[in-house]
Amino acid sequence: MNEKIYLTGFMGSGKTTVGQALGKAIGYQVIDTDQWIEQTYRTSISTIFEEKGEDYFRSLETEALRNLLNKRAIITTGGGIVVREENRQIMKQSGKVVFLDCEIEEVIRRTSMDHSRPLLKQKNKEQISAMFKERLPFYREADIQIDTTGKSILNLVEELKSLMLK
Ligand SMILES: Nc1ncnc2c1ncn2[C@@H]1O[C@H](COP(=O)(O)OP(=O)(O)O)[C@@H](O)[C@H]1O
Ligand SMILES: O=C(O)C1=C[C@@H](OP(=O)(O)O)[C@@H](O)[C@H](O)C1
Ligand SMILES: [Mg+2]
Repeated sequence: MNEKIYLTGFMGSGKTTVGQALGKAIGYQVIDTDQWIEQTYRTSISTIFEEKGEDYFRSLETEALRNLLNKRAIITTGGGIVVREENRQIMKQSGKVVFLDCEIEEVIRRTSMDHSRPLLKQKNKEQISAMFKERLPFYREADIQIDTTGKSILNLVEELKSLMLK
């Protein structure tokens, strides 16, 4: 098994949730970059976006990746981490990158009750879909890709375990 596993994918693809379950199943520590940023800076993602903007948040994601480099862990990332070339390079060079794919209708269903994602606020389906399409080439640079649409967390953990043992 790889020393480090990065879960990437769009908002609502299940990175945080699946990462936790996978960590329990294979006995790995799990660290979420969003949670690392919130704990390190003692603030919320929404506040960072409001007060400092998206670019600043992206630089905190780079800082999180750099700080977590020496950990043997599953790193669950924020959906936009792949937008920065530097972030993609760090992940590629230090571990196995997994892309959790998900149909946009299901992304919207899964995230509709949770208002903690500033980039989904006041966006319609077309706008969310456009953001996803823009990022798709970056997500596809991953070593492993799986579709999470309609699959249970348990099912996804099993699928990931079998793919990672290959
Ligand atoms: N495979 C799945 N099937 C159904 N619901 C899911 C699945 N994966 C995640 N969810 C739910 O979708 C929401 C977003 O999941 P989360 O893990 O926060 O995604 P991400 O970290 O990729 O944004 C949560 O409410 C979670 O319980
Ligand atoms: O896609 C994005 O740009 C973002 C995704 C979020 O994480 P999740 O993908 O875990 O929702 C969080 O990092 C922030 O709201 C920005
Ligand atoms: Mg998450």
